[in-house]
Amino acid sequence: MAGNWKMNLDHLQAAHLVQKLDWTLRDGRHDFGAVEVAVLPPFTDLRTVQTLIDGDKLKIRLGAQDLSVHDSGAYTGEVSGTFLAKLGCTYVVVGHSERRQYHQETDEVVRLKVQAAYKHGLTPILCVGEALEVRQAGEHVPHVVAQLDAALDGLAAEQATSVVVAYEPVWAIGTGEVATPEDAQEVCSAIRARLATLYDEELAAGVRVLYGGSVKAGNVAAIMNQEDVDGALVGGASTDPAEFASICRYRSHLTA
Ligand SMILES: O=C(CO)COP(=O)(O)O
Repeated sequence: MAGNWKMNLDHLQAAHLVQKLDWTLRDGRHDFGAVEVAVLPPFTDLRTVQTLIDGDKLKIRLGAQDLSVHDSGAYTGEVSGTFLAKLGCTYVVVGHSERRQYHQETDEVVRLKVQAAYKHGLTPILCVGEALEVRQAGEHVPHVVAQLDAALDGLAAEQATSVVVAYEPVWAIGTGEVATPEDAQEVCSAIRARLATLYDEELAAGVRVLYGGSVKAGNVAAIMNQEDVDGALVGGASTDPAEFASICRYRSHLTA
């Protein structure tokens, strides 16, 4: 269960949220042994959140929302995967539709970012998903599969085995328009099938496939009940610690 804060919460608000989230998760009534919780704050919050996670031994993992394709050098405004790894990041989001849309990130840039993530020991959370027109044209599955193929092109199985793929239909992001559980299952199962073709069945079965797009405590159960949905990439609702804890808690019920 990963919370993508997007461009919300400064480092002081981040400290507050993470402490409250940890406190809410450790209510003593739920077993979180089988659920991994990650937060993906803005770059400027990473150090603060890392300090809290390390200092207070929080069970929350840390990730960033983007990284540079370059290692270092004259790239003003860019952030290297080396720096993120040093800050204790486990994950980095790659190819979010907001980066593709507002920063003209092409499939090739996304591929290079996946490579850069692995180079620096980070696990990419690779986002794929179709715009509304593509879905209306019935082309969503081939569109997502093509994004997956492009992003993983040339990636060895040893690396692909740990990739996290997040299916986020663009029309469901921040709109309140959540995909139906069947919509999510259709595309998440197509992602897994494609991974089996690109690599093998065992690798595909082990890859974590997330759904993202207007996930809330009230709709997470129906989505998570789908066979090929392993978790959620949560935007807006992850900036509310009680709501995000409820979303994470859903998974804990399954194992309790
Ligand atoms: O883009 C998302 C997560 O990366 C989803 O955002 P919302 O949950 O706000 O729709």
